[in-house]
This record gives sequence, structure tokens and C-alpha cells, in this order.
Amino acid sequence: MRPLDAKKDHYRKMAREQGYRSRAAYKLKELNKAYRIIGAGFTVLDLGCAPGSWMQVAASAAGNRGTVLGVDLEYAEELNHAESMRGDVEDESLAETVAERLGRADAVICDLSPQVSGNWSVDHARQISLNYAAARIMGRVLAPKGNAVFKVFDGEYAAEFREHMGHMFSKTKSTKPQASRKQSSELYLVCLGFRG
Ligand SMILES: C[S@@+](CC[C@H](N)C(=O)[O-])C[C@H]1O[C@@H](n2cnc3c(N)ncnc32)[C@H](O)[C@@H]1O
Repeated sequence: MRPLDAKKDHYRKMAREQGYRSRAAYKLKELNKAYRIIGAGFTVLDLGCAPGSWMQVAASAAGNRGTVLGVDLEYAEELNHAESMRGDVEDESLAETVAERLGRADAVICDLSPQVSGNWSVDHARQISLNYAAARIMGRVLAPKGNAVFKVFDGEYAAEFREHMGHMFSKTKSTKPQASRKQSSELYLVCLGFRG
């Protein structure tokens, strides 16, 4: 078995054994351990939440006093302290619906991916465009000093997106968790201390 396959299987297998809905759980676990994006008692908005492994990790990090709202085009099963709703981040009315349902969020986590076409330039541009839509929703609900994390398909528009977010936060950092496949060009942009 090639090392890449071994790594892929390792996280898949662990997710199955530990009851996570997908291997993506380990990316958020790692990011949260390193950057404390979500703390106990946090209200969390999860954009692009299905099937819901980030919801599981966020609900566990936020604990009994916390709450998570997941939004996705697809259905994501709810769990204790984590609700979900169907919604399109590009629908301009979504920010208001989320704000009414959630109030202020202490953290926004965003793992949006478009249906990939296989043409990287197209997929990259589409993913960054989803991120700008998500950032607009974030701007409506995130509390001052709140945190965020965005998946970013790396490419020509990534630096511009990072700069856009950099104006809104005290600190931003691009990072690639161990659980992210080496051959994938995804990065995670961690944003700490929303200026409000
Ligand atoms: C990589 S998956 C998210 C995995 C999730 N973080 C987890 O741990 O289970 C990306 C998600 O983005 C969602 N998505 C793509 N475009 C969207 C849009 N316009 N509005 C809402 N969700 C969208 C997809 O339906 C998909 O479920």
C-alpha cells in the first residue's frame, strides 16, 4: 500500500471506530487543539456542515452549555446541542434567517466545497466565491472577538480572500492539518479575534 493510501485509510478507519460521520472530523479537531477556535459554552455556526462530522466535533468542544447550528444544501442529522437546517450560503436571505435562529455566534466554521468538476481553476474560483458568501453571513452573526475557520482551495484568488479576512480579524493563519490529504490543494484559514 502506498503511504498516501495508508494515511487515508488510517483516518477513515479511525472515524468509523470513533463514531464520526467522516474523516473531516480530524481536521477540525487538530485545528481546534492548535488554535482554540471553539471553547466551552460557545455558540457555533457551521457552514457546509453535511454529513456533520464538524458538527460532532464542535458540539463536543462547546459542551453542554454550547450550541451549534449547521447549514448545508444537504440534510445533516442533528445531535445533542447541534441543530441543522437546509440552506444555500449564496441565498442573500440566509444571513437573516441564521441570525434569527442563532443570535450571535462566538465562532463560525466553514468547510464549503462545490461539486468538483475536475477543472482546478473552475473549482478553485467557485470555492472561493462560496467563501465570500459565507464571509458575508459570518459578518452578520459573529460576535466581536469571535473566531472563524474557512477551508480554502488554494490558487490564484486565495491570497485575495486571505487579505479580505485579514482586515476583519486580529490574526489570520493559513495551515494544512495532518488529516488533510497531502495531494489535495485545500488549506484552512484560521481567523482569530473578529474586529466586529
Ligand atoms: C466537505 S463537505 C463538508 C463536510 C463537513 N464539514 C463534515 O465534517 O461533515 C462540503 C459541503 O459543502 C456543502 N455546500 C456546497 N455548496 C453549498 C452552498 N451553496 N450552500 C450550503 N452548503 C453548500 C456541500 O453540500 C457539502 O456538504
